[in-house]
Amino acid sequence: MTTVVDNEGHLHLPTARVTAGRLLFDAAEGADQALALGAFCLAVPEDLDVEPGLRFCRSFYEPAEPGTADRYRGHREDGHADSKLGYEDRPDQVEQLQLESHLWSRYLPEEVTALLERMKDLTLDALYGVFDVAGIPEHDRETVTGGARQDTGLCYTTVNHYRADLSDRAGIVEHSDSGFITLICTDQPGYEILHEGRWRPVREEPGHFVVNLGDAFRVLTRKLPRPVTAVYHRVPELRPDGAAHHRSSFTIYMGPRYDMMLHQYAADGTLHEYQGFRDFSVEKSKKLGYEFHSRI
Ligand SMILES: O=C(O)CCC(=O)C(=O)O
Ligand SMILES: [Fe+2]
Repeated sequence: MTTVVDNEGHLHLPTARVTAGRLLFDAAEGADQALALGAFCLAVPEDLDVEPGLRFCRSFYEPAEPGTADRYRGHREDGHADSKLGYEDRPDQVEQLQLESHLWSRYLPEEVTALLERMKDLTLDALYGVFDVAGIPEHDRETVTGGARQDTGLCYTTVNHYRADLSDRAGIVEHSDSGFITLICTDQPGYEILHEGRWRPVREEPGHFVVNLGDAFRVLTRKLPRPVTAVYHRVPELRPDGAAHHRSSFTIYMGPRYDMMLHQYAADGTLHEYQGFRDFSVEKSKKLGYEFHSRI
């Protein structure tokens, strides 16, 4: 395998693209590296403009303007009553809005919804590409995802506003994502990965999203010949004296529904139920010392 850490200590993720619905890695060893790292870079399609998403990241927390229906603002106060996720002021620098995909058109600006829908299709193609590489048989994929292709799994967006003026805390604390896959769009560096026991800043690949693989994938493939890593990642504290005062990111997450079982292959390749995904998530939140979503 080619080296993934450069002279400055930056981690280079393998790069890939989706062409006609298929995930293709740019280098021969890219797919293996992606499974081992639990992360890769995915080209932003040429005709996709991510600007409405970044604009939303920079305004969703602003108070709504009375008498207007500007859905770019006002999400701190909005209870998002139909969502089981919603707005959260976290103990790190991030304030976060999480909304399930079926609620995007209700709560978000039209152009943000359109962008997220396209990113969702891309994430689904990437997920199926990783299933191919990891050797997950086609006939099991709907079972383990709860019907990702039929839109009956869990898909949501996370919108992150990193507040550099909140000091003495991480940007976002170290964690793995709980589902299968997360597609991340951000406006500046800061994303780090725990690689061979050391935190490494990830080198920016212009024109690419970052893709994370998560716990549901790790559990599923742990005993298979090509196990998938659930990548441990974080963003360290942002300083208010930095060039940019705030950092923005938004993501598409796909995982099992909370009422589903996680699955795991035995070494002989047979598929078994592992643990309820809600129980798994509650246990994980206890270990990491945070509150699990109160509405789930
Ligand atoms: O902002 C980033 O680069 C990462 C965000 C993240 O890890 C998350 O939303 O789970
Ligand atoms: Fe994450």
